[in-house]
Amino acid sequence: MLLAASIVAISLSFLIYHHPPSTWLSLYTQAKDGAARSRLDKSQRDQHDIAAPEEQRPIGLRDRQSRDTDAPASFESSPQTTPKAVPQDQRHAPTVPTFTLDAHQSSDEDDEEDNLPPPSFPALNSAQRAGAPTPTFAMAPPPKPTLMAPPLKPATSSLMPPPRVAASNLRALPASSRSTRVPTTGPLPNRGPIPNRGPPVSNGSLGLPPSGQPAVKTPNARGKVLLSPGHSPLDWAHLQKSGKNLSGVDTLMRVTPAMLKEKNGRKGKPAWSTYQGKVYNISPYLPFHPGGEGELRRAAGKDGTKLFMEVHPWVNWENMLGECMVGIMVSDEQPPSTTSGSLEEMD
Ligand code: HEM
Repeated sequence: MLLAASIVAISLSFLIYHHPPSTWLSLYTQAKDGAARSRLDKSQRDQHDIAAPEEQRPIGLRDRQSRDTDAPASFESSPQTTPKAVPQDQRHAPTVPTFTLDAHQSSDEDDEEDNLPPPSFPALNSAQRAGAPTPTFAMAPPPKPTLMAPPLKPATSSLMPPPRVAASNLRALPASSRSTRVPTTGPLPNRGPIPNRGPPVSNGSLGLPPSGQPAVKTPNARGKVLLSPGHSPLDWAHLQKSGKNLSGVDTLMRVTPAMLKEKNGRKGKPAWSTYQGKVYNISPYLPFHPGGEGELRRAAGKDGTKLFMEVHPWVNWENMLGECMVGIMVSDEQPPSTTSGSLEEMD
């Protein structure tokens, strides 16, 4: 054993020194063949007979018997065995030592080695294979990979590309963000206090503000009149349904132009106005007028139909001033009458 190891070491050093690494494997094969021959010689010396020539036995039997007897056919006498690599230049061919490298291996390992594909060295078109004696079989092709190849990545992604944004779809940002920004805290710009959110007036003053207190404040930034608290349109609606006498008269009457002219709302006098033949006491409505008390006073003591229609023809004054109706307009020739019968005749 010690001798075999020393021979191996000497052979390896010789091979490394005289041959490139590409020929190591072929030399290793030759070494195995030499070992096989040495075993065969030993077996022949021991047995001196073989059952039948290799060529006359079935291949399976030859292989089986070769393994069983641990005596494969020699290189010269069995061309069907594993092809043997031969150095191209016989002058530099090393002396093949007669030893075995796998003497310690079990028979199972030999079986596994037999099932392995032939070594890839020397290459099929190499000089070692070309110079070898007639090979008995072609080298088996390399085993095909059994693993499935990874799917090819598609050149184009299956996801839909993002839509293109046309330049025309882009909206220009405002030049100054302060122009459109609405503060979330603090007083809102151009917005005054909420008008007329107080409770309805129920002190018997017909909704009129106390003396000396203006019912209509100055217009806000939007031009809207700021009504005093308790003088919203809803407050006026509640006042009309309260049953109070908002007309200032006990019964409907015939109103002549002279009478109308006297009720101009000045010097403590009531303000009357006529719209399409009907006379209304607008004094209670002055602090409730959304357009301001001053605007409504312009129609006091006269016919306000034209002014009314110029500003808000959509407003239904008959509903809004129903409780404030005084009577109907009559000519100066007709005597004023306070009887209901005469008013019903006019209707
Ligand atoms: C007695 C009859 C009148 C009644 C019942 C009445 C009622 C109203 C009502 C309900 C509004 C709010 C309309 C709205 O917000 O759409 C309003 C607004 C206004 N009224 Fe009268 N009005 C009367 C007579 C007049 C007269 C005679 C004038 C002018 C001479 C006038 C001038 C205005 C003005 C300027 C506004 C503000 C319009 C606005 O804010 O856009 N109103 N009025």
